[in-house]
Amino acid sequence: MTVSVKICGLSTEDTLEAAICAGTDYAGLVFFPKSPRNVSVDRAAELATLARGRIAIVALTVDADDALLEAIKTRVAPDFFQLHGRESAERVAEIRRRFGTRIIKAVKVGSLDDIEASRVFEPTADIVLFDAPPPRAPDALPGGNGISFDWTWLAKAQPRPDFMLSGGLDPDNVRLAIATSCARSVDVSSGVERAPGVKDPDLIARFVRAAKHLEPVAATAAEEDRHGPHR
Ligand SMILES: O=C(O)c1ccccc1NCC(=O)[C@H](O)[C@H](O)COP(=O)(O)O
Repeated sequence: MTVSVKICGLSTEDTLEAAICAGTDYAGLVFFPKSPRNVSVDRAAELATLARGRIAIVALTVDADDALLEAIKTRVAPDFFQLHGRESAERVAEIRRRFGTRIIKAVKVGSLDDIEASRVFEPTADIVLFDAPPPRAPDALPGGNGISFDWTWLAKAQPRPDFMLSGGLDPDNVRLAIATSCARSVDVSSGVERAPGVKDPDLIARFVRAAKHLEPVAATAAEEDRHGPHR
């Protein structure tokens, strides 16, 4: 089984290209002004031009109103909206109906009960993404905090199997996270950054290889003569 990978909070051409070349399946663009990963609609439209048809484009919003969703839909034309706020099941259904865009609904998991409660999103969300709750600090971001939750809860609760696992993943722990939770899709943000909001192409490549169980490619001497060193 191949695991799908989403890299969230991409904001430059270079790191988007690195994610695509590494074999990433979903590129997350964050529309949340307080985030170091925030992109404007204009910037996102530029990045989407590079990404379209090569990687699924995910527009992440937090309790967005219809005006923002409309602007993103028109200018960016994402493949998915990721709803990362307190959107109800009714609001998820309304957004899906009104905009005709597939939905990733983020659910914050502080206990096994939160996974049980997330079943309310299964009829309308195309993917339910399980993330850790943010820290209690007043200025904490709703996501991208590098915090994980107990992955065994997912194996116990057995949500719909196409869920996406998120929260505190990195190249070193993602294999264990997949093995423990039975996730078929994983999402990462700060675990592939060298500073808040600054994605690292090497960490992106390492994360994708680890999640998809791909080994680093060792070029033969003859190949290196012909094409130059691979790394
Ligand atoms: O990443 C952000 O800055 C962000 C801001 C506001 C809402 C959500 C945000 N990120 C959500 C994501 O999908 C992250 O990838 C997810 O929370 C995991 O982050 P991390 O633990 O840093 O890998």
